[in-house]
Amino acid sequence: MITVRAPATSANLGSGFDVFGVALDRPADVIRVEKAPRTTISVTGAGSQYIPEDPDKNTVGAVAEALDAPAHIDIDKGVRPASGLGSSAASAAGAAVALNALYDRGLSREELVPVAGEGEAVVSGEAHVDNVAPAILGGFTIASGGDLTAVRARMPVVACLPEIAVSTRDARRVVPTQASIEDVVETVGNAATLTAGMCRNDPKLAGKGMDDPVVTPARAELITGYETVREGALAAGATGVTVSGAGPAVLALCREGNRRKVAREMVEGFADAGVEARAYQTRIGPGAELF
Ligand SMILES: Nc1ncnc2c1ncn2[C@@H]1O[C@H](COP(=O)(O)OP(=O)(O)O)[C@@H](O)[C@H]1O
Ligand SMILES: N[C@@H](CCOP(=O)(O)O)C(=O)O
Repeated sequence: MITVRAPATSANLGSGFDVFGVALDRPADVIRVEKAPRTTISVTGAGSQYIPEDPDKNTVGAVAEALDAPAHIDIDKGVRPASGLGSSAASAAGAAVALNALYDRGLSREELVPVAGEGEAVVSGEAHVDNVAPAILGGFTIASGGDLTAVRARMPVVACLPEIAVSTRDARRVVPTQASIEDVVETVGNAATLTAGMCRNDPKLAGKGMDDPVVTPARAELITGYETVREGALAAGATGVTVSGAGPAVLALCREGNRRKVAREMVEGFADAGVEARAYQTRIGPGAELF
């Protein structure tokens, strides 16, 4: 049996829609695989009642198919589905790393990213890799036009997850189909600033680049209390705040030592809007780990 711990991820980071992502130290899924004549799946843990065990409907089924690696796949969910924390991607990434080892396929981490992306296509209709890339490679990743770049950033973050569900599929429907040239220029500037901040491990610089005038405002409408949570986190010292992935989680980039205060303000901000939430005090971390 092979066991893999696959981390939650946060995609977009505001200015990098469908391109940027970071791996988070926690929460994480644990994936166990054993060879079998055909693929079967069992799911336990956070939100498992909403996750299909049918291999045609679970992200790990598509990964087993793509690697021609039938197995019994046991998924212990640490990352709740429809969270904006790459729940479906964590399982897909973990399965790709685990099955590659189980069947000795010899694929590199970079080669496993599109394989795990096949799993994402099962749930969101597109093989977007901005969550599976950091879940496999770790750190901060840039997935653009089939190319992958990973930066070993390691900064403190808070991911605050409210008790509401937003499916990635639904949140993609509200994304504007056009943007003004002013918004494009602002987004490019922010994305470049964020990338420089990640390369320097500088939360102030990276946080400055997390704003985006196009996608985030449309998605924030789906998250009750978003503005209050954002303002509270910034007032508590967060260097940048945005919707995590497609939401509803909200991501705050922090300096060393201020995560606790930021986390408290974010949970209180949701409470003020009548929404229960939990905050993960975590940091940008490594990709999927084989035990
Ligand atoms: N292994 C899996 N883990 C989590 N969700 C899965 C998995 N396989 C299929 N799904 C489905 O994917 C959807 C959640 O994915 P998504 O909306 O992208 O959430 P998230 O933003 O947390 O990744 C749910 O409908 C869930 O049933
Ligand atoms: N780029 C995608 C990322 C979705 O991330 P998830 O964690 O919400 O699945 C998007 O923004 O639609």
